[in-house]
Amino acid sequence: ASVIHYPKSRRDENAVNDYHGSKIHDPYVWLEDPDSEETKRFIEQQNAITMPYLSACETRENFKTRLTEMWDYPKYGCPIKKGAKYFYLHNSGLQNQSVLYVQDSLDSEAQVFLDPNKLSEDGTVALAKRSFSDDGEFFAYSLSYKGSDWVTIKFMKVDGQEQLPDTLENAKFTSMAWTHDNRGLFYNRYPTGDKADGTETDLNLNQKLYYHVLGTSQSDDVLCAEFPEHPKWSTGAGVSDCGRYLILTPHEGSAPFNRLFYCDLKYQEGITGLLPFVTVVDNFDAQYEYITNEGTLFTFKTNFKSPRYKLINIDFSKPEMENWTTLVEEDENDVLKWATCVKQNFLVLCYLHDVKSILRLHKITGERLMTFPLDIGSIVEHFGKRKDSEIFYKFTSFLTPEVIYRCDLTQEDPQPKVFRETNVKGFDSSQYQTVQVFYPSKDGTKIPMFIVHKKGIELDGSHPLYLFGYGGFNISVTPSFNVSRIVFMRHLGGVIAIPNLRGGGEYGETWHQAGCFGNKQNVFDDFQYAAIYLTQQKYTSPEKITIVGGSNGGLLVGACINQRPELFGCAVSHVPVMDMLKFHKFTIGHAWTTDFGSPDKEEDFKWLIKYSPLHNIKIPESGAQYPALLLLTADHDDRVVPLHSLKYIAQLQHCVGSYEKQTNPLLIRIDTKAGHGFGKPTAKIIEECSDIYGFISRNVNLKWQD
Ligand SMILES: O=C(NCC(=O)N1CCC[C@H]1C(=O)O)OCc1ccccc1
Repeated sequence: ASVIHYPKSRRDENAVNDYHGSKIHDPYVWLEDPDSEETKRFIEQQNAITMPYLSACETRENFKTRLTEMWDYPKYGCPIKKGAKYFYLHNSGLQNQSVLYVQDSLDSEAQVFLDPNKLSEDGTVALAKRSFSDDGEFFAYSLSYKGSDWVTIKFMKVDGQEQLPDTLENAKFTSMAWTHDNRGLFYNRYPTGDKADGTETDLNLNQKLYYHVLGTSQSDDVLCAEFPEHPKWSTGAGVSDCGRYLILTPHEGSAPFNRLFYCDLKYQEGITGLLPFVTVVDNFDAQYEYITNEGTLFTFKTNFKSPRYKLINIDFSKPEMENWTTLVEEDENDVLKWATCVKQNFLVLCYLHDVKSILRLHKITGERLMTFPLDIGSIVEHFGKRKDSEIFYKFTSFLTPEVIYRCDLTQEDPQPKVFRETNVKGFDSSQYQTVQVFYPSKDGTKIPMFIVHKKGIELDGSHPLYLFGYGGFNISVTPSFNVSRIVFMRHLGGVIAIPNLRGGGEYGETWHQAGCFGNKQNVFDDFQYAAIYLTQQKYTSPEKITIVGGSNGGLLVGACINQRPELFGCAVSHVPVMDMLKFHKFTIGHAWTTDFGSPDKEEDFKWLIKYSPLHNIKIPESGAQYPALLLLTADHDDRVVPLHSLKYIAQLQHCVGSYEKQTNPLLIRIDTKAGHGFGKPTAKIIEECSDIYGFISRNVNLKWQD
């Protein structure tokens, strides 16, 4: 491979921080300023070597052509019923953003209701959240620009599709909850500095709950809740199905734990100031998620003394814990993922059983009525409310694009029916197979893993393998259809492997905690032992393995190539967290201490410094080298700010770039008008995928197979 001359960048040898007595150098601290000329020049120099390298990858154009063809299939969201109309998202195939359609009935002509593609030339304005007033008369929606977490909230009158002048700025991680009198909507806002466009790194603290009265200006919005003594708390709120109660559920971080307060809006003559809240739960010991209520009898999904979750009833007229009752017990194996009340007296519950979805129908009084027939795969979307008599849900899997089912609950014995099924032209799923294995990690824990590949391959260690992991934040990595991985299997002879690492939510809160704080190394071990297992089972061999992860999964990739570079041939790390001593100083990073711990605490610092990717870069032993690395970030990523990637690649190129055995490239791709991933336009996704798989092909020596 051609040796790359990496740009030389200034190292500030005086930048040293003291952590509980340890002096830690931070030579690229100047890269933490996104607006400095020096940082801008660094980014230009890096892109100047990366982009030509990526364009020179010979399979890139083949991949892009085929990916574009295969991507061009219609995608649909579940219909949602609002008032007397149905709404659904649809993408004809290659549109940059999905379009919101409206129709009077499920089989009548649909019209465009809101087309985000009209809001920008390059598709970088995305529709984030949607919230209809309870009777469907009004519609509120939030827009995200260039991939930032900041959103602007806009309003429409549904009849006549009339844009209203109301515009709410500086909203982020926001609820959008209408009062049932259609007077206005609750939402969340942060105080901001002089720049809040997603390129700033300022901390997001002191989120407040406001009420916007339709027809007024944002400056008149009413401050309804704030916690000045708890700047890290988020102040999300919802309005009960009956419209009478405001449920406030503050979180202090990203863990499934929240406090529970409510306000009885009936006794509020209008909303004119801070609301009086009744405290139901005043600790972060568990999660309480509103499901529905009948008068003062409220149903919540909780992990209170139930790490795989259960449904409980709390009567707000006597909210003390001793009066709580269990409506649906915790299952001894399966994790309750969501629940919804439909047609007044049914509950639909969705479980995860060994990483596969199970859907059940219960009476509102708790007893189970039936289990819906379902293939092996995931329920990824659903819609059905207390006032509706039907539920829609979307199924997907590694080899099934998407099937939307409708179940009419007015029937005697309700049977779900296929409402919409999508096929991908040129893809014959019968040529492929999915297996689930349980492999031993370093400590012997059995880890589930999905392996997808063409039928009939020989296990001779020859296959290029794409190993994807996340491992944190209670996120479950469930089967999903991914066109770029299909192209990798079909035209590059690839095998896809998806281990369900500890730290995820696959087996509930115990599985999550097993990958948190001082247990974080379990996640890296699980991932490394997946590679060892796949090599031992002769699916592949180390130089043919590409490890891939994003964000917390990007941290996983960074830590694993530092710890065991000899296990992999290639690594792709998307928008990674790499500086574990400073992650909590930027934007919403403070919310991640619930998984990572805090560098400000001595005990936490001790484990963070041991795996922090930025702080554990070294020349590999015994003649090994780092895998070929492609880091990806973007200028409007305000979830995981780009400085993590910039500092890591600078340090890696400095420490290893001129090591004579390091012939694999160590590159970073910094995109513009893009962010953490949400809302990325199709055109950008296809460009990025083509770059990535071109990079993989070049570094794992793959040839395009027509
Ligand atoms: O940060 C996250 N979620 C976690 C997240 O996005 N993480 C966690 C680590 C890096 C990055 C990722 O993996 O995508 O969501 C925002 C938020 C707002 C208010 C309260 C809590 C959380």
